This record gives sequence, structure tokens and C-alpha cells, in this order.
Amino acid sequence: MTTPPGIDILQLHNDADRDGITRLVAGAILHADGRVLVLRRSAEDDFMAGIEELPSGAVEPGENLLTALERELAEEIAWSGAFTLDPGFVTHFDYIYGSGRKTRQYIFAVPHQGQPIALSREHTAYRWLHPTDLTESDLTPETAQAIRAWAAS
Ligand SMILES: Nc1nc2c([nH]c(=O)n2[C@H]2C[C@H](O)[C@@H](COP(=O)(O)OP(=O)(O)OP(=O)(O)O)O2)c(=O)[nH]1
Repeated sequence: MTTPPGIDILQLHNDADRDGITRLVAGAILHADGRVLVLRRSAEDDFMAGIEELPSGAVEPGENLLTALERELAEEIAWSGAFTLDPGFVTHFDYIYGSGRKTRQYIFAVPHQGQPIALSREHTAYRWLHPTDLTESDLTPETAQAIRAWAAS
């Protein structure tokens, strides 16, 4: 994947370092016809069990935000092949992960172009959610806010 115009990946990494972030997560607002793909975490997950979330996951050693996103989309929804990011859109939210690591999830927008979605065991269901229906979801307030920011962009 190539970096789209208006998104400086190195700058995002630098901003996170500057802000004392020690764990980075890449997430995707995968959208089709104005709706956003949300996944339900397994009820057996020992962490945030059963909530809805965006396809996302932590950046591992040797990866950057984009290569991590590519891997996570492959792992979580079985997306293979190239995909593009919408130019210019990136948002983020911060939280403390389990043992106290300062985490930042950076969220990019990815147009869905008909690729089939197949879930891993991490998630039990998916659906396409319109931003006007955010209050009827089990998304966290932070994720809902990110989707609102995307809808307003
Ligand atoms: N811990 C935590 N998670 C939050 C908060 N707010 C919020 O939206 N989340 C969401 C972001 C993610 O969708 C999910 C946590 O995912 P994560 O990537 O940090 O953790 P994980 O258990 O999936 O970690 P991993 O398997 O990728 O290593 O919860 C919060 O305040 N604390």
C-alpha cells in the first residue's frame, strides 16, 4: 500500500513518541455506501469482551501503521491484496491498555470495493453501521466519536 496524499505516517509515529505513547494500534473505518464495518469481539475475550469495534490491532516490531493495518485486515476480515486509503483522513484516540501501557489507536478510512468479509475467531459477527445509528451500537464512546469525525469529514 502506498501512503495517500495528506497523511504523513512518519509524523504520526513521531507525534505518538512525543506524547509518550508506548503502544500503537492501527484501525480502519472500512466504508461502503456511507456505512461502516463494525466487528463484535468474542464474548470469551478476556478484554473488552463482546463490544463492537473497528478492524484494528497493535503495530508489531518492524511494522509501521500501514503495514500493521494491512496485516490486521488480512487477519481479522481475510482481506488480501491491495487496498487504498482515503486521502487526508486520519483521527485517533488514546487509552491505557491492560497493564498500563499508553496506547493510541490511529484510524484511517478505507473504501470497501466489494471484497468478501470473513471473520477470524476473534470476532463473532459483523455488520454495516450507519453513523446515524451509533447510539444503537456497542461501540465504545471513543470509537463512536472517530466514526462521527469521519462522517463529518
Ligand atoms: N483498553 C481500552 N480499550 C478501548 C478503550 N476505548 C476503546 O475504544 N477501546 C477499544 C479499542 C479497541 O477496539 C479495543 C481494545 O483493543 P486493543 O487492540 O487495544 O486490544 P486487543 O485485546 O485487541 O489487543 P491485541 O489482541 O491486538 O494485542 O477496545 C479504552 O478506554 N480502553
